[in-house]
Amino acid sequence: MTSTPTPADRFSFGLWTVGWRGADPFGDPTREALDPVEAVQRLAELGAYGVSFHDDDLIPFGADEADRTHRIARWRKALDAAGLVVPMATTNLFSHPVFKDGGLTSNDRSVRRFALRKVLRNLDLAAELGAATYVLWGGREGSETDAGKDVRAALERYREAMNILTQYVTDQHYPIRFALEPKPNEPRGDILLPTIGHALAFISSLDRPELVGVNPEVGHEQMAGLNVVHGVSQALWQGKLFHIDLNGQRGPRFDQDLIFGHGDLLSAFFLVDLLEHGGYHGPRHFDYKPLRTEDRAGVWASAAANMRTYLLLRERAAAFRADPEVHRALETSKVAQLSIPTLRRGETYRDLLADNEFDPRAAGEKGYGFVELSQLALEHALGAR
Ligand SMILES: C[C@H](O)C[C@](C)(O)CO
Ligand SMILES: [Mg+2]
Ligand SMILES: [Mn+2]
Repeated sequence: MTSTPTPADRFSFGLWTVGWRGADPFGDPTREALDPVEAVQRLAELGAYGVSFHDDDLIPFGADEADRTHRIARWRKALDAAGLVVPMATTNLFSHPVFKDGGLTSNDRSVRRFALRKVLRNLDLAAELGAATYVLWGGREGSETDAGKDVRAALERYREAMNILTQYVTDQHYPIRFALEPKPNEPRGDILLPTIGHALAFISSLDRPELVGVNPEVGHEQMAGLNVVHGVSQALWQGKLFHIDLNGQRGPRFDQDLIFGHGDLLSAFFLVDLLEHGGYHGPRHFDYKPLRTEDRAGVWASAAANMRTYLLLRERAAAFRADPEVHRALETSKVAQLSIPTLRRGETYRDLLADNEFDPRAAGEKGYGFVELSQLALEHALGAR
């Protein structure tokens, strides 16, 4: 019987997920606005452990100081009463028209300065609420025509911004690290830092790269036609998986932000297996949209579905790892052998060059048994074993 979610599972949700009103490019909202206090109460009841937010999810853009203070105090009270934490915060640099050519990489310098001020301001609130991770999703950082954006200059401005932000948290002694969230396109025709690989390369150019990692989103890598398990594996291998956005996507198309597992289920199974055994100890954060077709009851059902699917897959991945038949199939496929260095202890490339034992024809005839291993994984994912 699948356990119900508890705070120990570290499930967290963006306020903007359960709060999504259902407006899309072709239709009006189908739901009323959700009070951030109600979101906290309901998510806690469902077993979540945390909530993340954009500044504008909590404080309407342009709100005066008194209103801002009131809304923050009210939300903090609800968080404390519900026992929820705030593991992550971020900035909305994409909704207001001022950001229509981006925030940190807008061609307009005054917009870039405004965007940086907006991030710096919300970093103070993030620190006040105890967020350990600050995400930057550059949804508007990009272009629709190559004529209008000097990408080298844009990356230099992005770099300048990240260096200012990491300088700020260092000077303020905030225990905050940054996580860049890649996405290939939408809303911009092409978004800068479109995949995990681009983001990892960019991070290496920064003054304080140790303070910057990635926040991969399942569907964003899949929109680029990439294997999200491979991307998250590289982020882990480079010590840069600071946070993760879990959701579903059905191949390269608009960003569906489906419930986790409701897109490529087999990929979700292997991703849970990786997260549970690959050394990631951060929040299991859902960044998804409750289908526009749903009413408020459907919204809460969707939040519960994310967590239940994760728990089901976690159980099935554990069963896969415990299955003696899987152990044999992994042995046949030499999966563990990949973790053995190619050179033997004490060898150098000279020994390698002197080694003429290898028979490529015989080696070429051997099968790896991946079919049987993959079928075992599928049967565990289906709960058929
Ligand atoms: C953190 C980020 O801004 C969240 C979005 C908007 O859903 C993009 O995935
Ligand atoms: Mg996201
Ligand atoms: Mn998304």
